[in-house]
Amino acid sequence: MKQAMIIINPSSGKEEALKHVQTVEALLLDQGFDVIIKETAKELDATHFCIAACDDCFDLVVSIGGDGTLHETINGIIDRDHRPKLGIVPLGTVNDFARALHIPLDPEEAIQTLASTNVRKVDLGRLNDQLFVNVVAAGSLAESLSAVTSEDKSRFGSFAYIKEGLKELVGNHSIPMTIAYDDQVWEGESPLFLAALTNSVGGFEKLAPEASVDDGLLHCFIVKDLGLFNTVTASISLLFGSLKNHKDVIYFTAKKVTVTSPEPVKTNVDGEEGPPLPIEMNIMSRLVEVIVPEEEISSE
Ligand SMILES: Nc1ncnc2c1ncn2[C@@H]1O[C@H](COP(=O)(O)OP(=O)(O)OP(=O)(O)O)[C@@H](O)[C@H]1O
Repeated sequence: MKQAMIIINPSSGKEEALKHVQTVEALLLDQGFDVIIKETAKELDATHFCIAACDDCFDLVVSIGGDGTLHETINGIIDRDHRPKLGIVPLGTVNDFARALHIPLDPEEAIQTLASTNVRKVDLGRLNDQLFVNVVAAGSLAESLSAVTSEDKSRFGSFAYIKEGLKELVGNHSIPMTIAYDDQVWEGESPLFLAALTNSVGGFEKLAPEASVDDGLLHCFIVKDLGLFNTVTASISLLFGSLKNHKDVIYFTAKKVTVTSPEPVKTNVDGEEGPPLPIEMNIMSRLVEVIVPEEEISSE
């Protein structure tokens, strides 16, 4: 019999996650799966549950929660020979990975998507010894993004990041960084380096419009030292999707990127605080199969 594991974070999505679990279970039973439900109680539980699902050769893992739960779930497949297919029911405030895959942001609609026969092989990123699904940020701005509170995310959605980001950019705390990618090196001062896997970053779906989930590339942005005026124009670029064309932004794509700094610099990985620099990132091309809506593949 086909085996499915539902990993659910009861604290995500304004604590409404549990009310969806029975609908998901019923749908999977209908699809002929044997289903087990695993509730997370703390950080990294989702990773440990997913490791067990890999080791026991499960066919499907469904993550019910926000981007944090998805990130932790995905990290269970690292270095595993058997990788279950992934289903996503997005319950967070941002849900970048779901946006990029056109998975409905309405949980009930997303649940119906789990019956879809379409599966897409999707790139993941590797950062040092962990995987990421969406974005890595480094620099003072990345540190301020990690400080965005759950209350602000609930109240302002994606704009909570802009609010914190603007505060930091106005302070203009650039940090010396060396960024080596493929066969090139950039050295300079920057408040923000971003490496994105998908077109949606912090809920802004136009930030990296050319990024697709399976193009085998890290889409990278280096924001150069900004004054106040340029801070405002760069923010407008972010909102309207032309960040890479801004004169103070360097854009490149790469398969491998390393970022170092003589200063202690923290990173932000998929919206949560990540390891300090130095970091090394690689693209893991088409590493995981994700269930996507029927129309997602036919529209390509
Ligand atoms: N039972 C739990 N209670 C509190 N925190 C938990 C529990 N289970 C897991 N967590 C932690 O909650 C973190 C945040 O979860 P997640 O991002 O899925 O939800 P969210 O905060 O609603 O989403 P978003 O950040 O998009 O608003 C996870 O990274 C995980 O470590």
